[in-house]
Amino acid sequence: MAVHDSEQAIFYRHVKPRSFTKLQKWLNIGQEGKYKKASKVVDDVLSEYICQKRKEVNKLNQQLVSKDGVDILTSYITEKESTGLKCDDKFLRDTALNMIIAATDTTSTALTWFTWLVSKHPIVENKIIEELESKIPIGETKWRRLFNVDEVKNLVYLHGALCEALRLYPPVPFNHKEPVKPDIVPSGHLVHPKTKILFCMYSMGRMKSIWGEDCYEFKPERWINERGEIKHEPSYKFLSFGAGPRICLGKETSFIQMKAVASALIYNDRIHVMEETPVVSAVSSVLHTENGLMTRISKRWE
Ligand code: HEM
Repeated sequence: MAVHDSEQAIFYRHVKPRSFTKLQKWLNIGQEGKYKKASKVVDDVLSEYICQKRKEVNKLNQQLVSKDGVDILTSYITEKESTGLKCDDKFLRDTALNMIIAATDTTSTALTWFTWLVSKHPIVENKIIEELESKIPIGETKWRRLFNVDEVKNLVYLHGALCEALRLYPPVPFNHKEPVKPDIVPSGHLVHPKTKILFCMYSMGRMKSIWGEDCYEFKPERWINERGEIKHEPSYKFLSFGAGPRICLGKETSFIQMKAVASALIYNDRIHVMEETPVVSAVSSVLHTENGLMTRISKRWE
């Protein structure tokens, strides 16, 4: 909740004049007041967690390294000599928060919209199940199971369905950049350093000039070429992960994670979205659903 509150306040920083947010901050009111309170909650929770982690590392020392590796916080604490980083509590707290927002929140948001879209498109749901069944031995079909990295990494149709969800509902709905020196953007506008250029991935994903007349439709086929392979779109067109030198570092990782979760969910269970709770996007710098996603889940096979 506190993370969501701060993400909402960050949204308003992009649309309100800087003098307005500065005044709110000074008076500790409105969105900036909410942000301060939320940041304190997040900092306190993470500080407590880091303190416990340090104790755990000191106690267990080398035994922490299991065959599956270690979590990122443990590796920063134990590898500080080799990385040369000053891994003090503030660094660890900021790194953990970065991971929560950049990795966890974005991936879970993408999966929420994906689940909702698939539940509204039973034909897509069936095609995903067909693709999954084609990848597993006959004797293993029609039973509950999980899918490993090797099984999910080459799923073309599921990849297309996830890309469609990310195009229509990009978890980071807008971004901004500033030129380091005067430049002319493709529209012909001259931009100076400190000019904030806002661009909206949410709108770009719904522009006919970019995606064609059917841009509002959820069509995984859009991402599959004539040879039945994944059709790669330039990252400046499909901007959901950003583009250029600061492109998302976790793009490939997130696809593997989303495919593993989506395969398990869709293959094993039937998801029925409860119509009573409207599915609408939150006003926030991360495109959450305002009311979560209320579903009824039943087993597909025993
Ligand atoms: C569906 C999931 C994800 C989406 C939609 C997403 C989207 C983005 C976007 C839009 C940016 C900003 C790029 C820019 O400013 O041009 C970004 C940056 C970043 N992402 Fe992701 N991300 C996702 C998952 C992940 C995961 C799983 C990780 C880590 C394992 C991650 C780590 C990062 C990092 C470290 C940056 C900062 C890169 C930099 O500034 O150099 N992201 N991501």
